[in-house]
Amino acid sequence: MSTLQEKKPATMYENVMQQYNQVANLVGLNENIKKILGITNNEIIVHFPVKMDNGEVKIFTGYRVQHNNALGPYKGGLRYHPTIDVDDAKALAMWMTWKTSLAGLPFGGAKGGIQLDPREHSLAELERITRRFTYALGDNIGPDQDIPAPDVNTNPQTMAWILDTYMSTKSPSSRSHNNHIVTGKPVGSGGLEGRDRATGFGVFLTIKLYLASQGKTLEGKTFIVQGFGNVGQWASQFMVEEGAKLIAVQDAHATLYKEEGIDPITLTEHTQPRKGSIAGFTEAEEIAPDDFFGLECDVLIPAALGNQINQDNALSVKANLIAEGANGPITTEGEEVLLKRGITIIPDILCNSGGVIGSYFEWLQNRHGEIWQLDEVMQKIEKKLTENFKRVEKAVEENEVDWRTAAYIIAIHRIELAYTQRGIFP
Ligand SMILES: NC(=O)C1=CN([C@@H]2O[C@H](COP(=O)(O)OP(=O)(O)OC[C@H]3O[C@@H](n4cnc5c(N)ncnc54)[C@H](O)[C@@H]3O)[C@@H](O)[C@H]2O)C=CC1
Ligand SMILES: O=C(O)CCC(=O)C(=O)O
Repeated sequence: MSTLQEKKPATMYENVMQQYNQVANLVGLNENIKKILGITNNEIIVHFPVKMDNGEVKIFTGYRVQHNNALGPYKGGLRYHPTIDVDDAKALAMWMTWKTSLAGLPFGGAKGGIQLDPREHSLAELERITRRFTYALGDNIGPDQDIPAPDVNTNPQTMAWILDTYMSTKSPSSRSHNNHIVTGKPVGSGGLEGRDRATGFGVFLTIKLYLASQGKTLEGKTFIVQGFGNVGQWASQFMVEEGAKLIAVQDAHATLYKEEGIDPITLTEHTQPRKGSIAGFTEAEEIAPDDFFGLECDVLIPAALGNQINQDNALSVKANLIAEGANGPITTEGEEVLLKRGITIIPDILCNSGGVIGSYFEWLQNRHGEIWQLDEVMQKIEKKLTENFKRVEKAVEENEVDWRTAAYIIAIHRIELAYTQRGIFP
């Protein structure tokens, strides 16, 4: 019998801590601040009962991890997935802190979710589960405390249920002022025109800006997308509108390939009656899932889950540019391989920050009792994201580092400044 232990792949939490510690050491971050940012402020775990359609009562486990709020209320999405646990929520909350800081928003970082497979539940069950979860979270969330938003397997409908449940616990006089308790709501319930496409737009825009910095355009470039939900669909649409060609798509159910290009709008329409699945799309060929990352293309957009590209499959990647639509799609070992091979990575905390920037505008719109138009919103997102992109680009050149390190330097510095200005940890 062998005594050798197989090396377990690093978790998302280990990855984010490694990224953080590396940059904290590089910039000589004040030791006290380093300790504070290295922990999560609150880890809320709730267990709650919900009656299923058949009368059976099931117990669910939900999480909300609040990493840091030095710059403002905690902010971040809610994920419904069978594998979400407190460690994943910690990692995702930490990424939110860096993302909101880098974006220059008055928010901290949080993330959460419920351990479940939404495909196993009816809409009515999902509604009851969401309402019970909101009730269990109580005043741990709030418009000036912690503001949830959509993430994997949650959507504007989920946010509307949270809004309604939260408001029903408040006195009638304060209800109308509380709809900024969540962002990513349906437009009819105070949601922002354009929040639906904000993340995908940001992914597309950062790719476009990066190529422009190299004297290139998207015209004729080929790209592949892993994950064809909110982020993958919108990013694909914007890319194709600008002249790029979508040659492969992978989701949790199938991997599709078409050399002549897949129309993202037709594929999106195909997914709608199929609970989001791309399976069964006859206008493209179905290929083996393991062949996906090695496909010949110019740009790779991972827009599904974390830890998808690792030291093994990183060797097969053909794209010169990876734009992280997902949070944490590349392990630290995978990244080392990719950087050594000269592949550029636009990091999640910059690449997918269009979503939280849109959420910030929704929160502002609600606070001010305003209603903004789509073109106005898209212009504001584009302006903010372009400024952020340029700051990271400058930090790459000045520090002679990769894009993730540059983004972390800016994000950590802004929080460090807030702590030192307050004089608590000089
Ligand atoms: N929705 C948003 O505004 C934002 C989302 N993100 C990140 O983007 C990623 C995608 O989020 P959404 O598009 O909102 O989720 P979604 O639930 O709308 O779509 C997720 C997609 O990933 C696919 N997927 C799941 N497991 C997979 C697997 N093992 N292999 C291949 N594909 C798989 C699903 O089939 C689906 O197509 C996540 O990492 C999320 O944290 C980041 C910033 C904002
Ligand atoms: O819009 C938000 O508040 C957060 C979206 C999110 O979860 C993310 O950026 O990862």
